[in-house]
Amino acid sequence: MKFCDYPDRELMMLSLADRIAGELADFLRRQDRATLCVPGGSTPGPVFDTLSGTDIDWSRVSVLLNDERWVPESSPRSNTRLLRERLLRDRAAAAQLLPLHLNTATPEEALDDLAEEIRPHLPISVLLLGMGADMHTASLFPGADRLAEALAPDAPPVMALRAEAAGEPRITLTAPVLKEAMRIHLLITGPEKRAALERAQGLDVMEAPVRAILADATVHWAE
Ligand SMILES: O=C(O)[C@H](O)[C@@H](O)[C@H](O)[C@H](O)COP(=O)(O)O
Repeated sequence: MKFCDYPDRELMMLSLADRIAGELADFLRRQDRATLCVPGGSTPGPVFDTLSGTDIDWSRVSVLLNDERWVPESSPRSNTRLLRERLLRDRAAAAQLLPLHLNTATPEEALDDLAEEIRPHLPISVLLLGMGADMHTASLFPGADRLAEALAPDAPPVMALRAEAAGEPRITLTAPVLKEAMRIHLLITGPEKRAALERAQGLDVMEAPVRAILADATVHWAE
């Protein structure tokens, strides 16, 4: 794990957007397409705002979410909605969105179709993750009903998980897909999450699922 401590959030969001754009540009110099995978939630919006205006060949970038809450896109809880509003605009409007949601009653009904669309875009080139104070990342929540399966090396690329802390049912990329990403960034803010990250390092991955990606991640933190 590499830890980057920034003097303030604004500087962190700008530097991180710049770094992600640089990494994507590097991949695009060496290969036809690149895959960028990002979290929803309340933290990454400012990174998206900057990233969406960066001058890279977005038409060769596939964008997908780490996880999605099983709500319609009209819901303020929809991560897809956040992506459309904050990332897939300006220059980044040319990127291809790989959906992580379909209009089915349950995520289970959509898994096969979504996995089929995602598979050709793996491995992820640049992965940005968030973390909850309970040490979940993506929708790998401690105590989730199928957490052990989602952490297993032979897990399918996407799974449906349910956890009390998650609210709605979730669909999430699983640990092997996250771990095989070529670049991994974890974005966290505030003292509570910093303490959680420190705690996570002494815990089992079932108690602290963020550990699944921690060894290979660069952590970006600001107060
Ligand atoms: O849909 C989600 O909830 C996310 O993808 C999730 O994994 C998120 O990154 C963390 O929960 C942190 O969320 P905050 O940034 O809102 O604290």
